[in-house]
Formats: sequence, structure tokens, C-alpha cells
Amino acid sequence: MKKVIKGGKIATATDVYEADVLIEDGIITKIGKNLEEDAEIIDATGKYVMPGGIDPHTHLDMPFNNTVTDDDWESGTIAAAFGGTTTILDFCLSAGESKLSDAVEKWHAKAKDKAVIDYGFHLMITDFTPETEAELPVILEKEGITSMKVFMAYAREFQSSDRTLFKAFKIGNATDTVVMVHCENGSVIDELVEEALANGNTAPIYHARTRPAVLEGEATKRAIELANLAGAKLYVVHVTCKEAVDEIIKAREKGYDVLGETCPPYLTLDESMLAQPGFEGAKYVWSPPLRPVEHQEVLWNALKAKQLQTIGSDQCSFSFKGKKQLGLNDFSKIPNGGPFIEDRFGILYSEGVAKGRITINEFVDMISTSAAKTFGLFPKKGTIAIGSDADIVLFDPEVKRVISAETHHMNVDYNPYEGWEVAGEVQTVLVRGEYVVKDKTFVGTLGSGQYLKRKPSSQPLIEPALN
Ligand SMILES: NC(=O)NCCC(=O)O
Ligand SMILES: [Zn+2]
Ligand SMILES: [Zn+2]
Repeated sequence: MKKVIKGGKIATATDVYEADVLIEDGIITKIGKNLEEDAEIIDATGKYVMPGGIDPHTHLDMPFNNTVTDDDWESGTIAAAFGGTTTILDFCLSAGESKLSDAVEKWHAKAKDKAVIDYGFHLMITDFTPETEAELPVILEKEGITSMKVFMAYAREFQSSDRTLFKAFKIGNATDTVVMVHCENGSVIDELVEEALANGNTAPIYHARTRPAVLEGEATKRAIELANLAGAKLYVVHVTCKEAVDEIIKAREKGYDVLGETCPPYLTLDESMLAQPGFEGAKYVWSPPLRPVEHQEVLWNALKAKQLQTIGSDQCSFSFKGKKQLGLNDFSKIPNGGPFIEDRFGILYSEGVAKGRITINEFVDMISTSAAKTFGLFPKKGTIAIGSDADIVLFDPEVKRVISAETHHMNVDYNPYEGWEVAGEVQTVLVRGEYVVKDKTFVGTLGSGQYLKRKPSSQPLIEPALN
């Protein structure tokens, strides 16, 4: 059945205008005033009609820090949809697998019968054996994967040597793959952690104190130089601080092909959350850590200036009364990560657009379009245009609502934004023209999300004007 969205205000990364949208067979086929069609009418009066959010950074059902994240592909993608996200790019973990193809197969099995929105994978690389090095280009092509993540942190779990990092950049260059890097100095952090514990400092705040911003800046610079030496496209994930932003700006001014992502908590929460009495701070333990409040303005300014381009949720959820308790007597054992897949879109709108920090077009770009372009999904995803998938969010900017773990859809017992009043509400969400959320009720089907094969591009990531 055809659908027409009528009377709304279409917002894309470049325009805002009133028009109707015709959807046929999951695709946008017409955009215009007063479309008269024999179709189901969806009334969007007073609402924004926006492209569905694209979350380029999630960890669903992922083994990590001696446990597994609490949101799987069912709760995680349902929560994403309620929050206005219609595509996610999740990290497929290859550590522990002798073949990359086994890792990818495992990730397909996790997602296939559960996902209610569309999805793709980034490959997570920790090391190269001669076999995995040979297999990588084959897997990237076969699976339509155009991005991989390498870690300069988590010394005992995922951290790569500089040599592995450099190899990844060389392969990135040869295959036009975007290399995403977690930039922290994991070895120095380990030393600082050991020192803190030896001094009896076991509380959650020491997670932040043992991962200083200078180590994020240092690692960011190292990744930038190694990527440039290898001729790779670099995407710095979860940027938190001035030290890292400064390195990214300097590199971009030199014409290096570098993009940066930040995440809602770094824009809106600060280090003091970890210093709350008792074990409460464990709710805010993720890496890199929250920073002192002055870093927030640096991040907002960098987004506004397009020196940072995307917003990932870094969804990596662990319940407070459950898995976070692993670190009750030792902050270094608190599983790293937080639940953000549902509130990424709403927090950025409320703190960004409603508070006048960014425009609605900048919002759409950061929450959807820019990720689509970076990761080979545009214009199928990431915009409202004829020929694009009808991944559409109807958003009422006038509604005020309160975020709470009591009402969210993530499979965790707390929300870092508990009690926050936010402006704007996602009301209806379509994926390829089918309702997943209709008038704030889930009506989707488990397993209806489609795996997205992407195509590498030889184009640089950096916009030509900056070259
Ligand atoms: N960010 C975090 O603490 N957990 C997820 C893993 C990562 O992205 O580093
Ligand atoms: Zn990371
Ligand atoms: Zn992450």
C-alpha cells in the first residue's frame, strides 16, 4: 500500500520546507505540495519529517570486559527505533576468532532474526595473523564492509600494537576502507591504573583520573600521523576533549583525510558524575571517560565548524545492579560503556537545536546524513529525496518529555539522563516505508531489519573546501 506523509515540514541537511512525501514499495517516489494519491495518509501537521537517524557506533550483544553487553539486537534495535534511529553500524568483534569469516557469521546470526531496523557492520581488528591479513580484503568485499575499528586502548583486551595499527592503515589505503580508531594510550593508562589501585584508590572517579585527556590527545596525534603516512582515511571515534579536537583540526588544516565523531554524553555530562557518593559513579564509566565541563563547549564548537562530523551513541550497555557491580571494589573492573542508543537523537535535538547551539539542518547532518556519506550509505540512506529508502521520522518539536529508565526501551536498569526534561518527541518511525513505531507504539517485526552491504569509495572523506 502506498503512503503519503502530508502537511509536515521536511528537514534535510540542507533544507527545511513544507511538502508531502509519497512512498511506494519502500522508496520515496514523489515530494511535492498537495500530493493527491490513492494512498494511506499519514498526517504530519506541526511535525518535522526527517531522515531516520544513522547511528555509526553501537555494540550490541558484544562480549567485553569479562561480560556481555545487556542490549542485544532485539532490545537494542527496538530502543533505537523509539529514539528515531533507523540504521545502525555495529562493531563485529573478531578477537578470539581464528577466521574473520567466523566472526562475521556470528554477528549475522546475532542480528538476523532480531533486528527491527537496517544495519551494517564495522570489523573490529585487534591483531593480524598472516591468515587474517590475507582474509581481510576478501571479507570486506564479500560482506560489503567499508570500515574497520582498531584500538589504542584496553591494553589487556583489544589494544593493537602500533605495527598492527599501521598495517590496518595500509590495508585501509589499499581497499578504500575507513579506519576507525579508539585513540587513548592504553599502556600508560594501565600503569596509572595499577598505581591508583596500589594507593587504595578504587572508586569510580579513578576511572577518569587514570585516563587523562592528554593521553587521548597524544594517541589521536599518533593515529593521525600513522594514517597519513599510510595514506588511509581516518575516522576518530568518540572524541571527548580539547586535546584531541586540536589535533584533528591541525590535521584537517594540513589536508589530512581525518573525520571525527563525538557522542551525546561528552556534549552534555561531565566528570563530576563519576565522583558521586558510593558506587553511583559506575553508571557513568565508559572510555574515554567524561571530562571536566569546559570540554563540552570545545566539542559543540567543533561540530558547528564541521571539524567533527558525526554523533555515535557508543551504545554499550551494562545494568547498574547487574554487570556494573563487577567493579564494586575496583574501578578497573567496572564494565566500560553506557546506554545511549535510544536518546542519541533526542538529546542532540534538545541540547543542540532547541537550545540554539545548532540549526535543524546541522542536526540532520550530524545525526544521519554525514554518517551515511562517510560509511557508503548515501543517498539510499541519510536524506529525504526521490529514490531514497523511506526511512522517515515524524518528530514533534513542541512536546516536552522526561527521560527515565522506567519508560525507556533499553534492557538496562538506569538511564544516564534520568529525570532530564527534553524538548521534542519521536512519534512515528518508518523503515523502508513500513511502520516500526506508530504513534509511540512499537508495531515492527523482529528480523525485518535488512543487512546493508556497502561499497567502498576512492573519494576522500574530508570535504574539498578544506583541502
Ligand atoms: N566506549 C566504551 O566504554 N565501551 C565500548 C567500547 C569502545 O567503544 O571503546
Ligand atoms: Zn572505543
Ligand atoms: Zn564503542
